[in-house]
Amino acid sequence: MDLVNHLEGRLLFAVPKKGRLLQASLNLLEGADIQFKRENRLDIALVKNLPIALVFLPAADIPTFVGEGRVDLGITGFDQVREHDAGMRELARARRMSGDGSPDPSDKAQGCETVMDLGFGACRLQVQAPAKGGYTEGKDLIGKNVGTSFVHLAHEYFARLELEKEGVTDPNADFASRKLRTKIIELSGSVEAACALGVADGIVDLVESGETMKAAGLMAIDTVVESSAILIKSKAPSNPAMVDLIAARIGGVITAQKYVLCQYNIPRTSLSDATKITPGKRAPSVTSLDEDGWVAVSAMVEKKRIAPVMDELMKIGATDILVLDIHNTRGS
Ligand SMILES: Nc1ncnc2c1ncn2[C@@H]1O[C@H](COP(=O)(O)OP(=O)(O)OP(=O)(O)O)[C@@H](O)[C@H]1O
Ligand SMILES: O=P(O)(O)OC[C@H]1O[C@H](OP(=O)(O)OP(=O)(O)O)[C@H](O)[C@@H]1O
Repeated sequence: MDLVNHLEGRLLFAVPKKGRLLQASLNLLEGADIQFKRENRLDIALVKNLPIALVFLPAADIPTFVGEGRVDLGITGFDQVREHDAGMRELARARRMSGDGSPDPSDKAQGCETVMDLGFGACRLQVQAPAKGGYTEGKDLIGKNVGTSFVHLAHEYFARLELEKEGVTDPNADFASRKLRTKIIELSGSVEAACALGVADGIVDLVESGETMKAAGLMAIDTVVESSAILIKSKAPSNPAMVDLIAARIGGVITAQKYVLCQYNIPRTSLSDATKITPGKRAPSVTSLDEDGWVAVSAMVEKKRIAPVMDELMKIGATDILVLDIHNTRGS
């Protein structure tokens, strides 16, 4: 089937085609009951049960497609959105300088909006330098060679440091257009190898566990961006109602992953203490039990807090404490 000719009327949703965000993104789509079959080597898949087409793109390109309104929704890293925005600022400035009459990329109708944090893909974009190289702060790398895939964010970072060194501390200074003393070297992967191989004195790269950095003999000297995967939408989506529907479904899955349902019985006299321990998202549900003076309580509790919450409930006399997984939620 010629998929490209079947996109008419469908909302386009960009998903990372490979890498760190792929599997968690697919799990999210499954949880939101977005059903599709991706043919081998095809980067477009029609969704069977909704008027949507998934477009599989590199995470780094998704902000461009969404920002230009070519695609309505996308999943990518916050770091990628920040890098794209920094690139747009540079481009806008270059066009203004050259008097180019083409559309201004900083146009208000362009760009993407964050719909929600997706709670996976947490990492930090950090300035790193050889552990034994004597560089301990970002400004030690001014005038040096810096390897990175995040050339625009690295440019703005060092422009800010260079200006600060010259005594300019204005947060609204034009970092994008500054001619740098620091040399930013664009690398597309394995950035951590650049110092050992003599290509760079320092790097700007992503760190999650820190294992890659440690193995390459590097240490972090500053953080440029704290990132995680986000859902983004274009500023002028083709079908806003469908964007809201997908966002609500994905939001439901994320909430379900974050919370558990805690149910227990408690003497009515301890209910106000119990409500403080398990306030629920809005309020706990309380129902009377057949046994006089007792109530049953049910409340959503953040998964990461459930063990101490159960300890507290035991202390105030709760019994039959049950913790149940939440498969999906809506309106919570
Ligand atoms: N080590 C990591 N831990 C967690 N998230 C990461 C990590 N590395 C990258 N990410 C997130 O995943 C996004 C995509 O990175 P990833 O390296 O998987 O991309 P990719 O499309 O495979 O690109 P490349 O071919 O350049 O490696 C990053 O922008 C970041 O948000
Ligand atoms: O802190 P860690 O958990 O070790 O993760 C960090 C590594 O992960 C990313 O690279 P990736 O493995 O995606 O490959 P790449 O170097 O080709 O981008 C990043 O660029 C680091 O190299």
